[in-house]
Amino acid sequence: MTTSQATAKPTACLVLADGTVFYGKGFGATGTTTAELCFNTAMTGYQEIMTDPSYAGQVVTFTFPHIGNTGVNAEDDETQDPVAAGMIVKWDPTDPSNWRTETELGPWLEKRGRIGMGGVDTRRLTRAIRQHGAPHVAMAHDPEGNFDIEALVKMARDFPGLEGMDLAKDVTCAQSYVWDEMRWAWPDGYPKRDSKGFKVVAIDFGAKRNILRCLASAGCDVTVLPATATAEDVLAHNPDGVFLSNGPGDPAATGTYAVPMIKGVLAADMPVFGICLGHQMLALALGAKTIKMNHGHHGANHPVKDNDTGKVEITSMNHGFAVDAQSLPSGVVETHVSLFDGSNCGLKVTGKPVFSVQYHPEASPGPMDSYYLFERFAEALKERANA
Ligand SMILES: NC(=O)CC[C@H](N)C(=O)O
Repeated sequence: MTTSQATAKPTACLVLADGTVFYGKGFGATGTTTAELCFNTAMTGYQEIMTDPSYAGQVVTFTFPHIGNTGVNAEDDETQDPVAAGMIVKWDPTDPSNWRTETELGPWLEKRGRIGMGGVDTRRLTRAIRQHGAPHVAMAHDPEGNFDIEALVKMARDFPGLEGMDLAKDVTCAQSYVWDEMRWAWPDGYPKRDSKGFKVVAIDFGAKRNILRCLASAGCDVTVLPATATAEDVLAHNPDGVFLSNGPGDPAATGTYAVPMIKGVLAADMPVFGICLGHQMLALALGAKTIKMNHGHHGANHPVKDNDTGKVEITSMNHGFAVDAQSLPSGVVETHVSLFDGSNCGLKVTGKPVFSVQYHPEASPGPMDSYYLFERFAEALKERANA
């Protein structure tokens, strides 16, 4: 940041519901927004984070200071539009320098109607989030620097919070569609697709594209259905298995319509695989409970232990709710735990090909540590098809 920027009149501000105000330099769209505030510790992937539908209703503070340095391109969006409500970074986004760059972060964000704010002491902000829990906030960007702080405090206090909020219905697809694009392969061609395709219905609660690519690469012929699909809708496709996607908001709220659907699918006895919100809702359908976490897990270096093998995977995470492991009923086993705080990161139904994880195996920080989960699902589909 240059001295002139440091002394210039602030053009953006962030107001926490407790009245704390942070000033900075606005970029992206102008206007105001309200949300829950979280922090993400990933060093890369800001474009994927901003376009991950699971971030609906949240402003993201990036703890890594060099955000914007690889620009933005047309291939890395996890969905069509940015879904996170806004972003906060330490400095102004730096000039991009990467062979894949097509656009700079600021103009990209502006075009998509999302507010950014730079020049913020993100360490102080992150400490506040850790200490007091994810706050409700209002954020404003005005090139003239005129802010009505009292009104913004009121907006932050009026934000109802993510607890009880069903946001999946806002970000899901309007209509069903077929997905056949595969994930980017390593130079040796891995992962390889088995030539036989298995019919998988993927429920889109806010699905990231790379999850669908991983399913396709693992051998699934994927049909995506909207979040509100019923068990009858799903079974009408005569699938070999069902995938439950990630997504935003409170699993208990989305569960009001998704849980009956999942129960119907479980009754039909077929492989089921869930990721993140899909994991949480599978847990609810099996009779477990979910809880709101203090500040959640958002980052790309979260160690997770596989209880079966003792192996540790480096995972990508983005969740503010968690499955309460104590509430898992008999016949449902905790398969993975977070080595940061011991929270639940996976489950399986004993004796059935029904399993799920809280983290994001498609995001590949390991980089392929967790890809076996897609292969495990494909293997279960194969076994069922050959039975
Ligand atoms: N990435 C996700 O699917 C997030 C799930 C849920 N909305 C949570 O915050 O816990």
